[in-house]
Amino acid sequence: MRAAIVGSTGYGGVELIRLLQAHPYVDITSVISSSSAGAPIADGYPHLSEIRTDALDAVDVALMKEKADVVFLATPHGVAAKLVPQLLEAGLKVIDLSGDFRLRSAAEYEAWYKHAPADEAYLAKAVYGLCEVYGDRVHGADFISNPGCYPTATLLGLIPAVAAGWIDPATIIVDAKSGVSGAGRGVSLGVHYSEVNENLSAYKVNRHQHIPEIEQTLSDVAGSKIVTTFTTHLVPMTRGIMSTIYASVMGGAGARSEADFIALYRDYYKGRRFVRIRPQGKLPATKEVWGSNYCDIGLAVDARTGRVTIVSVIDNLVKGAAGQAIQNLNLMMGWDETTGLQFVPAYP
Ligand SMILES: NC(=O)C1=CN([C@@H]2O[C@H](COP(=O)(O)OP(=O)(O)OC[C@H]3O[C@@H](n4cnc5c(N)ncnc54)[C@H](OP(=O)(O)O)[C@@H]3O)[C@@H](O)[C@H]2O)C=CC1
Ligand SMILES: CC(=O)N[C@@H](CCC(=O)OP(=O)(O)O)C(=O)O
Repeated sequence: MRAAIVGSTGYGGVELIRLLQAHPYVDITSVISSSSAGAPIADGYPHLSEIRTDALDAVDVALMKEKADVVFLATPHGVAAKLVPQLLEAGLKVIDLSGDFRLRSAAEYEAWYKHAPADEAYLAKAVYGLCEVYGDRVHGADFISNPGCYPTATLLGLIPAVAAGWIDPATIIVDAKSGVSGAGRGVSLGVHYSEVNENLSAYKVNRHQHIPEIEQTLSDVAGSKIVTTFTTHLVPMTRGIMSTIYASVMGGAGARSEADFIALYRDYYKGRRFVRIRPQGKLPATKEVWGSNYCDIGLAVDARTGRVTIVSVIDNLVKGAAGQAIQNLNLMMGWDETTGLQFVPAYP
């Protein structure tokens, strides 16, 4: 299958290149840039020297139609909203890594993202590609909206307990942390080395664009409206997301033990190769999934407070972006979902 990558000069795009290079059924036939067409991609990314010798193509739908079967969009919010209708009309399959098609409501998108929303007819065509939960819908689809990085870690950590009714949804609090590559390659004061190094800061409190995405999916799973407190923090590391989640156990801690929760999660994710549930007494760390498509989850129940603590970790650029996008392609095409993604996390 031939793949084109729009936004190939960004962190999400260049991670797609790294992973797709090793995919047995995919050839990258076009790497695309809106600002540097004609330049060799290795100019901006010397680690690709002698691996990708091709020059960047311009953003041109007719050219994509000629050169590719599937287009990955790793572009800033607002770009896919305009491009996707043209790509779908051209008969291309599309996987969008941005937030443009994740929310079903155009008004909610506008309120949280501060961009003009996509046409509602196309919003309705998007399949939300949280693979372990909606894999059946992805199978055979032509257009996938890849979940956000924080929502991937947070939703995979919460959904089994919410679906089973084991936690009180009104008490959910999510304390999330990300490495700096989550902000993309663009330079700004907030990601400047001396602002981030030896520092830990909360940001976008009560206004993060991933709040409605998390609430939309949790509400679908619960069958009733759920709102959450979700706070993001910037951590001085390159890759990795940790969502630490707190919620009250229905009926109190005596109602469900830690072993019960672990068994529930293992059962929910049975047969899913990219979610690993830690044994009792063990919690995952971001380094344990670094560079891989795994989401690792650990659970602890506090008998004193009656609350469960859920720790969920991913690599933001892999399971949080390019890896899950490829997992979605595998599911769309009916290939084994692990195709091209079977690598071990880089450690240490
Ligand atoms: N970084 C992460 O961990 C994650 C990112 N995402 C999402 O993936 C998308 C890409 O993020 P990321 O790679 O980090 O961002 P970057 O800023 O690193 O890269 C975005 C790229 O988009 C290209 N671009 C900018 N404007 C346009 C345009 N008008 N048309 C076409 N291409 C354009 C730019 O390249 P050029 O100028 O060469 O065209 C740029 O390199 C975003 O929507 C982000 O929210 C999702 C999950 C995780
Ligand atoms: C560290 C950092 O700034 N992270 C970004 C993650 C956004 C992202 O990756 O984009 P999506 O909305 O497409 O998931 C943020 O918090 O906005």
